[in-house]
Amino acid sequence: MRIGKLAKLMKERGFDGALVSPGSNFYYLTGIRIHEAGERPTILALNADGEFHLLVPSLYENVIGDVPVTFWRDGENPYAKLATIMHGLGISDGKILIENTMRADWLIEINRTVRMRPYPLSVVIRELRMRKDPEEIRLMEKAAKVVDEVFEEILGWDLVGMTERELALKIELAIRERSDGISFEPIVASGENGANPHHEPGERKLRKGDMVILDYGAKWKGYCSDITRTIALGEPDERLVKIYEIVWEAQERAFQAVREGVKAKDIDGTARRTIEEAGYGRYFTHRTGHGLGLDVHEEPYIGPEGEVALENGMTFTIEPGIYVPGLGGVRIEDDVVVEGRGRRLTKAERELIVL
Ligand SMILES: CSCC[C@H](N)C(=O)N1CCC[C@H]1C(=O)O
Repeated sequence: MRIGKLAKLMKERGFDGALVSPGSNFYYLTGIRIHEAGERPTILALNADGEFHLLVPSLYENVIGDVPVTFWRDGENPYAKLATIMHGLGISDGKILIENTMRADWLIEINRTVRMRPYPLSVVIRELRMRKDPEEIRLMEKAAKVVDEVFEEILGWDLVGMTERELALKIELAIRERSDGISFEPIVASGENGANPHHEPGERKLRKGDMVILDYGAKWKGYCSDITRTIALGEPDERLVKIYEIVWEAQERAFQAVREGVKAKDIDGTARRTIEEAGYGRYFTHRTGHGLGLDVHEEPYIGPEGEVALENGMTFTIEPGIYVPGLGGVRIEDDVVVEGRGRRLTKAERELIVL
């Protein structure tokens, strides 16, 4: 059980307890999916012996299975109930790991009720979450297959004349038809909009000669995929064709550099050097990749400061890009798992496709 694994690590590191609010860590530890807790405090409390207790709003009474739980009704004070739970677990005045994304209003109220010393949960749980087990990798393979299939489908659409927003919506629908949902809002960046790595799809119509960056992801049983392909609608500007070749080379070299024991920053360095040597260093404005799993951005981050040494089972993206203001951009992204060397989970065509 994952709660037991976290508790063991907590004990080794001198932490007394943890408070986890709904989100990817809550799901990782309990297998219970509570989508939107909203303003109603919902908390998993555990101690370093692996004993745990849930505090849950009564509207979830029929959803929670056979676990130690206290329900609270609208109008009751949930924080008084949490204090009782924490006393029972012996963690009301210790070093407590707190879910990084816990709402500030909950945290302030908890702090008023008990005398704990809070620390971010990520400092401990990252060590468990970073290495995926075979079942997690199987789910990620499925999420990756979905985005590959969607790419094939996109290539069959009549893209010229469609707005970025229309195309993003169609991509979202195609993902939802095949999976549990999107892992983030799809990015469609056409023409000069491609110079913004996080461009929000707008009313620009796709034209002949455009390079178009497509960046989207699917979720399968909570696990994310994330792919980027850049395609051309008719013959593009030759400067962008050259940029495509450089990005392709950077992505491939970074992928080839993946192996157990290599540091994340060295993978980033490989991609970055390739782009710098081609003279485009100042147009590569982000890290080379990020860990992928229950969250679309998680550890290990593949950036210039990535001190994590890669281990088997780690999963992350490799997504170098070049973004030239006024001209456009190119990004190529795959999801990769470390198995001695790297194995690509996303397999869609990486050569430049000119439609
Ligand atoms: C979660 S939205 C962005 C998804 C995208 N694939 C992505 O992670 N990036 C696009 C530019 C760089 C990279 C990032 O680190 O944000």
